[in-house]
Amino acid sequence: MDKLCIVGGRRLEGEIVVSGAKNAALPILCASLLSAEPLRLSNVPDLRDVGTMLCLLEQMGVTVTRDGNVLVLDGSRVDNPVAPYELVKTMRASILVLGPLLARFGHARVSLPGGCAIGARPVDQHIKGLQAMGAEISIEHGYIEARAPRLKGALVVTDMITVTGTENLLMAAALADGETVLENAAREPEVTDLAQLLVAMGARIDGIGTDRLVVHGVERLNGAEHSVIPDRIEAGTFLCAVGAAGGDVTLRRVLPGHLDAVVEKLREAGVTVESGEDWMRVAMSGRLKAASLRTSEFPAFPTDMQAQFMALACVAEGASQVVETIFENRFMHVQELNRLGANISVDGNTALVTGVERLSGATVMATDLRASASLVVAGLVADGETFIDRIYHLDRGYDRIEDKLRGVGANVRRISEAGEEA
Ligand SMILES: CC(=O)N[C@H]1[C@@H](OP(=O)(O)OP(=O)(O)OC[C@H]2O[C@@H](n3ccc(=O)[nH]c3=O)[C@H](O)[C@@H]2O)O[C@H](CO)[C@@H](O)[C@@H]1O
Ligand SMILES: C=C(OP(=O)(O)O)C(=O)O
Repeated sequence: MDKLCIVGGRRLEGEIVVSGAKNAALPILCASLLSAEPLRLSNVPDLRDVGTMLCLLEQMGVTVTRDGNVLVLDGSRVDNPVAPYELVKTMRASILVLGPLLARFGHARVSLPGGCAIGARPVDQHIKGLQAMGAEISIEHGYIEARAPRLKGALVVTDMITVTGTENLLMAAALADGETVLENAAREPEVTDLAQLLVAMGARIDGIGTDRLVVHGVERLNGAEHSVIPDRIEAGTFLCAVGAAGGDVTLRRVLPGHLDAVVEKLREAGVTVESGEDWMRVAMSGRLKAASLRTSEFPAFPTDMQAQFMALACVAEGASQVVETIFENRFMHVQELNRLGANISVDGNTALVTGVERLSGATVMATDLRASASLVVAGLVADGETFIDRIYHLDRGYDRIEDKLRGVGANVRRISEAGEEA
């Protein structure tokens, strides 16, 4: 297993180009199952999760051609509508094949994803929505077995706001017979990006970007071209890294409007952030100030940025309160940050971060994707060497993070299992 070694204490200066968004690319790749014509997708990030999703789609019969960040996916020969446990267990987003398979082929067999480090994460709302659209669904031997000769439009009101739930139902509804109304829909930019691709494929969707999506089902969808939106969470991670380590960095190919809540908290903490149409400049010198936050659905502060912001709060002056409202177990990074000298206590879904003057490097373990990113942020600040173990979590969602950080002056190297350094 690879690890990262970071020698902290360097200011970060220069430019970083932000990659395409993991959480937009994954549902968009699944949309290739909806059509017999090819999708040409650009700005697809080079990530482990993207590799896993392509593997899953290929074993179903999708043909994939890759040229750098441009992918062509051809779903004309799909003949195996099955998502096996071996792939689903490594990436929960595999559940996103359920809606498209059912809508186009009338049946699907998808392994139940099971829980993960950050919470139980059931998929009951995905199932409930498809049942409302007429699907017969049973759970057999750990697999969701779904059948529907043709899905029918329906009113679906989810019990809570669910991002992949909205995406699954949106894809299913695009090919259903009649009108589907998705109430309480997620408004995350990644949902909007998927909706825009579907429209380019010929889907008829009203209310894009709102919590009420109205989908007028069509008989078939065509091929399309689409560029994946920039990754707001990758960008936000770099904003926190510069805020914590100090420096002056410009992010390129970013959509600043997707990061308003994060920027507001960074400014509260004393970080300077400026932006233009597709760039952001982040600058910090001196001591950070405490800033409290509460995670919530878009456009509020994203749960996927909670851990990275907490790492920054560790070295701020004063106490910050961090409330996690989306996942029940998303504080796995706290223990590891405390190993680096942070002072964080947790009570239920609330963490109290009492800022310290300095962190000190140690060996820590990545437990999930954004927890790993928070350890990278902390490692950039800590005195001496920080070794981060199990960075396969980081590789799920960050495209060459060590190269990007080295490009702005960080001392970061990857140590492969064989002991080689890169
Ligand atoms: C691939 C992807 O896009 N992942 C993102 C997606 O995950 P994901 O789509 O899995 O997260 P959801 O929005 O579905 O989860 C929100 C909450 O609803 C609960 N829930 C969800 C569905 C359901 O059927 N039943 C249920 O109880 C979950 O356990 C969680 O507590 O949105 C999350 C919340 O912004 C992000 O942290 C993830 O990075
Ligand atoms: C939790 C995340 O991803 P996933 O839903 O794929 O586990 C994330 O991107 O932070």
